[in-house]
Amino acid sequence: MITAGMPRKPGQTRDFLFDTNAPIVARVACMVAKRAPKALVGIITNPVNAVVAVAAEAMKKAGCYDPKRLFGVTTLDVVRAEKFIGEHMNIHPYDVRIPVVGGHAGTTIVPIFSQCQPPFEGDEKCIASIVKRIQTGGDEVVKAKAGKGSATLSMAYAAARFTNALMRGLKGKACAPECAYVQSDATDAPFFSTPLSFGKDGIKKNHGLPEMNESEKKQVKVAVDALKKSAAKGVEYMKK
Ligand SMILES: NC(=O)C1=CN([C@@H]2O[C@H](COP(=O)(O)OP(=O)(O)OC[C@H]3O[C@@H](n4cnc5c(N)ncnc54)[C@H](O)[C@@H]3O)[C@@H](O)[C@H]2O)C=CC1
Ligand SMILES: O=C([O-])CC(=O)C(=O)O
Repeated sequence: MITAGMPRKPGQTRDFLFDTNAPIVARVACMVAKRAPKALVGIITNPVNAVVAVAAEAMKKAGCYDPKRLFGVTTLDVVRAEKFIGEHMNIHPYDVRIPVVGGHAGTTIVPIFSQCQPPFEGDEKCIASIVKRIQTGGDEVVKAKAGKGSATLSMAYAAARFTNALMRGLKGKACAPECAYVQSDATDAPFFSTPLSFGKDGIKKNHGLPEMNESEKKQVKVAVDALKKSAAKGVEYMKK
């Protein structure tokens, strides 16, 4: 799990961190390629949407890139979705399952409410306000910490949850699918988060895009356009 790099400050976007964090992720990815080329690599460092492409390019250069083993960690978006939906429906977050697809910044974060289990109870207006809260959950924490960093405890929980899912896969044990930002042909974006199952070699099955309603399809389109640009930025950086 790569967490090295700067967190953002109030008013900064995650993308603002690219110039500082892209070289850090590239360097760590090169070290992984040298010392543990078969590792399953999760990237927590922001901006996830772009630095996953940086890591992929660094590993390609080192001759050990395996798209089944590289993950941008987007679990915190799922954790937030479960928490806010749980609060709204007055049930425990553990009892909520919802796929959150796309990427890990603003409108690239697309919670698929139509596939929520148990089925979401609330109108369009209510869905829109919870979607907004999920998409801006990181900003909310950054603002509250007032210059002292971003989400840490909730991220630790999300990282542990995602790592446990990977490790169950390594042991050949079953686990509910988890979403992560991986190389994908689910959309036109080179990297995209969808539900995944894990096995001994990393991704065992990419479940692809869930069924979506028209509003969710529109949100995915917006995300895809932005994610194409983020991935291109990462690839471009590694050409320099
Ligand atoms: N994917 C996600 O959902 C989330 C991502 N993040 C991101 O995780 C990253 C880390 O955040 P925090 O742990 O809160 O920051 P932090 O400032 O507490 O810790 C960052 C660590 O990176 C290390 N570091 C800095 N430059 C380095 C370098 N060149 N080589 C190796 N290590 C280096 C520092 O020594 C420090 O230990 C940030 O980019 C943040 O935006 C944070 C929360 C959620
Ligand atoms: O918002 C940030 O800078 C940290 C992060 O990715 C999150 O909390 O989702």
